[in-house]
Amino acid sequence: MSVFMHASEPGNYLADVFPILRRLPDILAPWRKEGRRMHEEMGLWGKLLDECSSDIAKGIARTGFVSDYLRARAEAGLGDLPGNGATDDGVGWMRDKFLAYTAASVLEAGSDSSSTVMFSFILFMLSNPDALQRAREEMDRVIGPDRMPGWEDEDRLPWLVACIKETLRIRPPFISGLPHVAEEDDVYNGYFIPKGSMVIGNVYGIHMDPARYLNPSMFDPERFYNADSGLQWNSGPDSQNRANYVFGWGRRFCIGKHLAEASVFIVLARLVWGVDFYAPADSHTGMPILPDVKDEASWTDGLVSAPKIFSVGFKPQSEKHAEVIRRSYVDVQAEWEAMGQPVDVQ
Ligand code: HEM
Repeated sequence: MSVFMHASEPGNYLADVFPILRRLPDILAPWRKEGRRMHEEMGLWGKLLDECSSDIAKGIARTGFVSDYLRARAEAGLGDLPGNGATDDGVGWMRDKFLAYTAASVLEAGSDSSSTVMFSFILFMLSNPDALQRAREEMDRVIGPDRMPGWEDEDRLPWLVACIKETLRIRPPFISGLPHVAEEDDVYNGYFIPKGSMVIGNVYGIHMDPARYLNPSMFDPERFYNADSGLQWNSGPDSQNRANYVFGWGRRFCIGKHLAEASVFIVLARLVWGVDFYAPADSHTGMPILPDVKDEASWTDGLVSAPKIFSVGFKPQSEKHAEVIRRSYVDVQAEWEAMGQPVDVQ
């Protein structure tokens, strides 16, 4: 994953900017070596596919995209289908490698991106204790200690939602957007873009536009706080009117956007509800030890930019909260079991 993230960061190689360099032999083209290593790393996905196949062969019940697909393919008489690409029988069954990469692309596109938002949220909230305090008060008032928040509570937690939106705005996970290629000559704002050019939308630049966001470098959830209106995450395909641009725009807009927003919301709502997270205090000054969010050195390089590792303490909000968390952990084991996953408790 780390090689993939490095290899796919726009502008990492001179050959991104000067296409003529792509003709250099292997020895002078380190990016090609890294590209190959990336595919070796992707071998992991082939292994996971093999595990699914062998579980099916042993009669172990598994559900999920890959297992369901393999079963359907076998029913069509194509149990064994090595190689890449798709069949040309009019159906277009994915061969093994294509299937493994398709499943992997969903997992890879959705995992680091979503977890980065969670890490960034914790860092920004700890760096802005008033915003965190307000989110906790809202949570206590709206939900209380006897149950966890659910998706249906979203409209009633406008401050939390505003804090998440502000985290997405101030530190988009794909900070420079994803590279695209112009399929034909184009002109934009008087600039000629020849066919084949790499085009990168500067997400961070858009989010730092003072005409769109007042005092853009300030973490200010207030800009998204509107307790009275129906809460829209506002990141849909209307490219002119959105809270943020973290999911891209146009034809290649993130297909996981709804899942991403829902999972980021539920994880962070439950975190704020049940967990008192805090920065450790400096033994001399008593001040919290936190990386400076405005210092680029506090963030990782790569396609996805996350906070570098920082220390955080976690404890339950109360014994009552802890009990609800324990119960829910036990309940979820049944779902894991149904998915064919190992369980921790009986
Ligand atoms: C906070 C989390 C996420 C962020 C910030 C994010 C962001 C993005 C961005 C910027 C793009 C490229 C858009 C473009 O090319 O203009 C993208 C594409 C994509 N995303 Fe996400 N994403 C997230 C979560 C997810 C999840 C959870 C999934 C799947 C379960 C997912 C699946 C994909 C896929 C498959 C593409 C490629 C779409 C295409 O090229 O047509 N993403 N995402």
